[in-house]
Amino acid sequence: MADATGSEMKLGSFMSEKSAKIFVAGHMGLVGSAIVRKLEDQGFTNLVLRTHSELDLTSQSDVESFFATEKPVYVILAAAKVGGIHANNTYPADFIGVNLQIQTNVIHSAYKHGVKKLLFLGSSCIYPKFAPQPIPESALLTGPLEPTNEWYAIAKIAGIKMCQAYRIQHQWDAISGMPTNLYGQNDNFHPENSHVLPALMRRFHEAKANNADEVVVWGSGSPLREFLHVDDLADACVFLMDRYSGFEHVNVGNGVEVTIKELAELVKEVVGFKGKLVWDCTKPDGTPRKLMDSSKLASLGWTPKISIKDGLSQTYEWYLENVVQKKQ
Ligand SMILES: NC(=O)C1=CN([C@@H]2O[C@H](COP(=O)(O)OP(=O)(O)OC[C@H]3O[C@@H](n4cnc5c(N)ncnc54)[C@H](OP(=O)(O)O)[C@@H]3O)[C@@H](O)[C@H]2O)C=CC1
Ligand SMILES: C[C@H]1O[C@H](OP(=O)(O)OP(=O)(O)OC[C@H]2O[C@@H](n3cnc4c(=O)[nH]c(N)nc43)[C@H](O)[C@@H]2O)[C@@H](O)[C@@H](O)C1=O
Repeated sequence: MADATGSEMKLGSFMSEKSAKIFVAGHMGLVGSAIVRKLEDQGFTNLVLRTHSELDLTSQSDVESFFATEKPVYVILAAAKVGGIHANNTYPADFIGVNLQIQTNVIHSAYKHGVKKLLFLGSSCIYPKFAPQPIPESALLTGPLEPTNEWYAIAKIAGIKMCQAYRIQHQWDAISGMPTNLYGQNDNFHPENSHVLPALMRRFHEAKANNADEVVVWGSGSPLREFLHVDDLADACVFLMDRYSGFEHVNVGNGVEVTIKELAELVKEVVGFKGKLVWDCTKPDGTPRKLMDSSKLASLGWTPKISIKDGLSQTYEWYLENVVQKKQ
């Protein structure tokens, strides 16, 4: 069946090609590692993986030789310069520059070397700061972006558009998924540069360990965010590789939103910190609300499985075993 852009949709073939060579870019990160776990669970046997030091995806010539030599059949692009509100606001040149380089190199070389299908990952920050809630895919490019992450958002929007342009001009099967805020094992727990959930998990854990009375949380606590466990996201990525071949990007969320204050209380409970929260209103709130409308993905037949409570407990266990114990 041909879609509106003339490209051929061959749905259902990905899951039947368990020995096809799949390049998961960014496999050491939160998302890439979850995708590798999911693919291995599903019986895929031919993953091609490179660490950042083995292959710098900002190098056009290195990416080109990698594709020429390895000739992967499928590509999932989960490598990017990623960070929370502070990192995005502090390193705008890196967030726009590195991301444009990585995605341009990978998308172009993948097309050139005959990759059958590529999944590009963006983020919910591509939407206007005051988009209608829940945010439908059609809200893209309908208003100004949130200033704290507009550089990253512009790069991600360019990635979506690049996939669409290659689909139109070359009938090439490049699709885009837009995940909401993610968390889980292998997250970045840096005190300043990470996202809110791992930042708070670490801060509450350290406060508990040091018998501190209070923990500082950034902003007013009123912004609303939707948190999806990365194993649900990985499941959705495999689902999209198999079941989706359209022009438009697809939102990936679970429809559950919490305020940052509610999130802080949940993390505090999971960690077992007994002190109080202090709000640092000199730090930015960012977008006031960012709930994805994921009805398009739901209509294709995908549903999330992991609740925030279970996901938080699992992530804290992982943090204790893999970050805290390894430091001791
Ligand atoms: N985390 C989240 O909440 C969300 C993430 N996403 C998207 O998911 C994708 C993955 O994000 P996430 O897993 O969280 O990020 P991580 O930072 O955890 O992982 C990114 C991976 O990419 C690698 N990488 C970065 N630069 C390069 C490079 N130049 N060459 C090779 N590898 C590189 C990193 O390696 P190294 O660490 O060694 O640099 C790391 O392994 C991104 O596209 C992001 O936009 C979307 C929505 C929310
Ligand atoms: C996934 C998404 O992630 C980023 O956008 P964000 O949703 O604003 O992400 P965040 O997790 O950093 O913050 C969420 C909220 O939480 C508050 N907050 C409290 N205390 C801490 C704290 O300690 N650290 C952080 N980072 N935030 C904190 C913070 O002030 C804000 O109100 C992007 O830049 C964007 O690139 C992107 O795609």
